[in-house]
Amino acid sequence: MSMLTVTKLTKRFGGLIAVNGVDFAFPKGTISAVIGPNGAGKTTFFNMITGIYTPDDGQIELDGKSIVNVKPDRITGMGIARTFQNIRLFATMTVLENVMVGMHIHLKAGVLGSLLHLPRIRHEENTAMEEAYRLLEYVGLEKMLNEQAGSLPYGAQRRLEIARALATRPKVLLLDEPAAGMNPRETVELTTLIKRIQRELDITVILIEHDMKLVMELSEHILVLDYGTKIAEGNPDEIRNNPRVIEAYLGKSAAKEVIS
Ligand SMILES: Nc1ncnc2c1ncn2[C@@H]1O[C@H](COP(=O)(O)OP(=O)(O)OP(=O)(O)O)[C@@H](O)[C@H]1O
Repeated sequence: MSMLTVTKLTKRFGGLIAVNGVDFAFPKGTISAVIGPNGAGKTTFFNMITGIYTPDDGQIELDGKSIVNVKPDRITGMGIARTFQNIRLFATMTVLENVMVGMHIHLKAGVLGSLLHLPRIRHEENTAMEEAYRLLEYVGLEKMLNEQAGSLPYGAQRRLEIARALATRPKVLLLDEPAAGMNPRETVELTTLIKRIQRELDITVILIEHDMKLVMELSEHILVLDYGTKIAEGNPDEIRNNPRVIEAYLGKSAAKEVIS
């Protein structure tokens, strides 16, 4: 069963076709990767799924419902969360506050209710704080809950971004280059965390990643883009040995050497 399906998905910027008629189904409860050389259209693909860009053509369905022309915050509410290539935390807020921000989408209390300190709202805030704490424990940051987000080591900031995304209670988690800038130890910890999120929380994970070792270790399904077009799809073994993929990454002459 597919959790997220794109059909003939297309995005143009002037004369440039950044994503060109891409079809793909991301199966429920699995980890998939979207890979391809720089400028292949991966981030544009994520930006259409999260409603930041409206597709020029094609369809996107979350669990059978179209999400084209739906606003980004509504898409978050429907169950798609993401992290960004360049970490986007509230650097001067605490670790706990950053996760609470992710949670607000499910809170009923508006700003006025919070200011008036109504008992029902205080109860809701306490529950949210407990849930935020549990999420921080889940990603291993509970000891840092009162630190400023911007002061955390890089790997911890990435995990905090994941905790904030999980706070929106997603069905689908999109991770844009989660291992970028991480040292080998942090990458191993990240790999374990992503596997746990898929298995224990039953979340469909889709990642964009340049670290091929990580992609091959984590992903069951891989979509390969080149100049906006799908050039291959399959499991890690199929992708690793696919001549078009090798050529896209290494160029024609190098690909011939690798294959022969
Ligand atoms: N807002 C925009 N306006 C114009 N062109 C854009 C815009 N966003 C992306 N592009 C272009 O679309 C193409 C695909 O870009 P995109 O960022 O989606 O690629 P990518 O695969 O994510 O690349 P990278 O791996 O380097 O992050 C590129 O040629 C890029 O310059």
